[in-house]
Amino acid sequence: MTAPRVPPTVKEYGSISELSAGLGAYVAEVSKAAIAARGQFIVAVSGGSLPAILGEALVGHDAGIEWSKWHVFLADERLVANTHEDSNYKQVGQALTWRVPIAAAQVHAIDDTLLDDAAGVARDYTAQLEAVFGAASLPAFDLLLLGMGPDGHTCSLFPGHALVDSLAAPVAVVLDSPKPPARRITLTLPVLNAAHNVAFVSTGEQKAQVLHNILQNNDQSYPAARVSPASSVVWFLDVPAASLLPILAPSL
Ligand SMILES: O=C(O)[C@H](O)[C@@H](O)[C@H](O)[C@H](O)COP(=O)(O)O
Repeated sequence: MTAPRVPPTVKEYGSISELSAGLGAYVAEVSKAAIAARGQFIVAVSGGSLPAILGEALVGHDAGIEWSKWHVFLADERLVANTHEDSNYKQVGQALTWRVPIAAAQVHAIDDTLLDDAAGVARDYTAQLEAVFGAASLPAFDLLLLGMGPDGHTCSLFPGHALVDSLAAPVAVVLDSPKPPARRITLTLPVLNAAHNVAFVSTGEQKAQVLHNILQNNDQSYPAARVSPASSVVWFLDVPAASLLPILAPSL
């Protein structure tokens, strides 16, 4: 059992639009610092409700963001065509990347000509990571923007699944996701824990109990609780999601 190295920071907002504003300011600051330090900003984004919140956070409120220096990966992806409604690439595209001036080549989709070969998709995605990060060590993302399911899963790492403890590769195949669609690829825990910054965005009452178990009790049976990089993890919550946590000062 590994305890988080730095206690998480929890930010609670009175509405989704206030949360979006707070998230937008955070992403702008982290991207600026990464570009100043390393010349580019490499971010991975989950699916679910996050892309829409991120789009609200950044589209039209992006003064000063150097989009040309961004690389966007998917933290996990469903094995469907990139034009399919279930595709995280499409959801992130519709909400954000097709609406801001990021070069298409810097938004990293899966190779959807390989959908029958899940291992091939994972190999190709690993090669795309290596092309940006280099092959020598584990990818260290400047920022991971992650969601969390009501069962405590994050990316496509589900509670009780053997993959959560897999140390083998940066990208893994999931063929039995309990959340449909069943076939996916996902970044693995070693990559999540190598990131410079991690932010979770979690909203709605159905997340309240698991957030209590993770943030109050540090219950490591939830994959989201196992994300404990050297830097602090920041949780962006709305009031219903935070309803079982001690009362916090409202965030700006
Ligand atoms: O592709 C996916 O299914 C996701 O990446 C998944 O891990 C998601 O982030 C969580 O299930 C939270 O989703 P919600 O924010 O919609 O609850």
